[in-house]
Amino acid sequence: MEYCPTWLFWLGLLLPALLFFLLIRKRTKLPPQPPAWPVIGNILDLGTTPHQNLHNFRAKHGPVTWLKLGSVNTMVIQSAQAATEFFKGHDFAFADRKCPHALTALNYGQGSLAVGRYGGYWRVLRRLCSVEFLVTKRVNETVHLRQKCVDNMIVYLEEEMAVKQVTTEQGIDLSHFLFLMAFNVVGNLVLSRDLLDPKSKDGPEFFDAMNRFMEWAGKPNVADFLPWLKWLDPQGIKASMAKDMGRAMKIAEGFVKERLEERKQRGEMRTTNDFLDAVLDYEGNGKEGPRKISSQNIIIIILEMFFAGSETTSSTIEWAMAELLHQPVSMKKAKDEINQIVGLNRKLEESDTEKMPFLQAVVKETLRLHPPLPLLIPRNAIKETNFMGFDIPKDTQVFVNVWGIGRYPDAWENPLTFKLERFLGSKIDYKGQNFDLIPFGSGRRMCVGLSLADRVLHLGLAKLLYHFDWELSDGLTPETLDMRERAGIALRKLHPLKVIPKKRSV
Ligand code: HEM
Repeated sequence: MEYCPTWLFWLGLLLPALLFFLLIRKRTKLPPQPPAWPVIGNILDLGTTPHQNLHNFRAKHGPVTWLKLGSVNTMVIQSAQAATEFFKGHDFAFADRKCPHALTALNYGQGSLAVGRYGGYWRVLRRLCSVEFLVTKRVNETVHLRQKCVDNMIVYLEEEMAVKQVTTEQGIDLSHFLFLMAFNVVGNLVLSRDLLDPKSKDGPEFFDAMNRFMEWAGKPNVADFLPWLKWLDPQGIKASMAKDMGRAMKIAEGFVKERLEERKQRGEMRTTNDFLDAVLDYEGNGKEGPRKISSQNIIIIILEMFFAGSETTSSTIEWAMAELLHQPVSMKKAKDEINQIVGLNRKLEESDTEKMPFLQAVVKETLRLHPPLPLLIPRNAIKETNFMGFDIPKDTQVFVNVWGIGRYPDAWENPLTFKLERFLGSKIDYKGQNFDLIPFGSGRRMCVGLSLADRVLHLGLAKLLYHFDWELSDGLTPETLDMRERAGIALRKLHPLKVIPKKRSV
């Protein structure tokens, strides 16, 4: 018998196996991808304003782009047509979220609605929040609370002008007052508390802790791209988050305990009609989700309402004011409309804003150009899915670039111009069905606070325009006003808007 070398024996055995494997292997077709570096992949392509850089890829790579962010598979949806396909045809397949590493601190992600996994617990929370924040009857019942918080903002602005004798050079930082108002709206709806009332004991401490919590949540974290670095927490973001989130949780725990005590004294009766009472009252049927929501998760969902509802709303009004100051003709049209509807001798009510098409157009045009969450909250693929002819693996994260979609010239004439007329007499809105304008997302995981945000945006803006005439400070003119952006937890102006509110001339 002839001698057969060992390597030849193994080759003879492995070659057919390799050929068989190659034959049966399904060819995966991924969307077009820009060139990527080893290990870090396309991370550098994101830059400091990822939505802008990704938008620039569209011309070269088409409406669906593939990125490797470190080791994380990422698909970017960049057109209204692809978004329609995504939300109408594949909403369930992409209904999951990937929890950012910072938000895994103190198990936040497990109790969260916004970054929590899709499933029974999420459905329970979603139903609870929808009843509180989306159902029109409930939103109507809380109109007096929104009016109170917005009226307070007007008073704080007047006081600031009077006390500090604000000069033309200084101006005041409008975003600060808007944030206080939005924070207070959530405080009143969720906890029946005016956290900003000077008499509030825990208010300032809670406000500070939540502010820091949001700052950490908005920081880019290398551990989100290279998950094998999570244990190291290389930038210390999770540790810092745990510290500030822990402070906020402790205070929120005190609010919950206080409420439980009140309920006990009154024989377990509901003491208010707010979100906290609704969550405490919840009893599941045992078929889906928990029978009761745990105390830890009650605290997390309370924090989440502040987290999700404050900066989004306040940054939108700040952008609206910046656009109107940038374009005095639109400012005049919006003010004239308000004066005509309200007149000079009565209070502006929330319901007045329903009769103000110009004001409504300001809100829509602002959300088109400056959606606070320009890539939405990333979705995650529950299972392997064929999407528009591409084979998208399970666990792929998805960005929907609503900022880019809102600026696409095929859908929007002169897309970079702030033009109210484009919405006058048009039925297009942001409720999740017109895929050229989806700042609140769409489908199962669409913003649960949309109705609330819608009311606060219109009322807040209308009152600012009704009560004051506005000027820019620091020698700025409409032409020189800087409209550049800064990414964070929400998309903000790079330089906060500094303004001088003057009690309006009658
Ligand atoms: C201008 C204001 C706001 C904007 C533009 C906005 C936008 C968004 C977006 C884009 C999403 C993700 C949607 C998706 O994945 O399809 C979202 C989710 C969410 N929003 Fe808002 N939001 C705003 C205000 C609010 C307010 C006032 C609240 C509540 C107080 C809120 C609570 C939430 C929650 C809890 C989620 C997570 C929903 C889920 O994952 O099921 N938002 N929001």
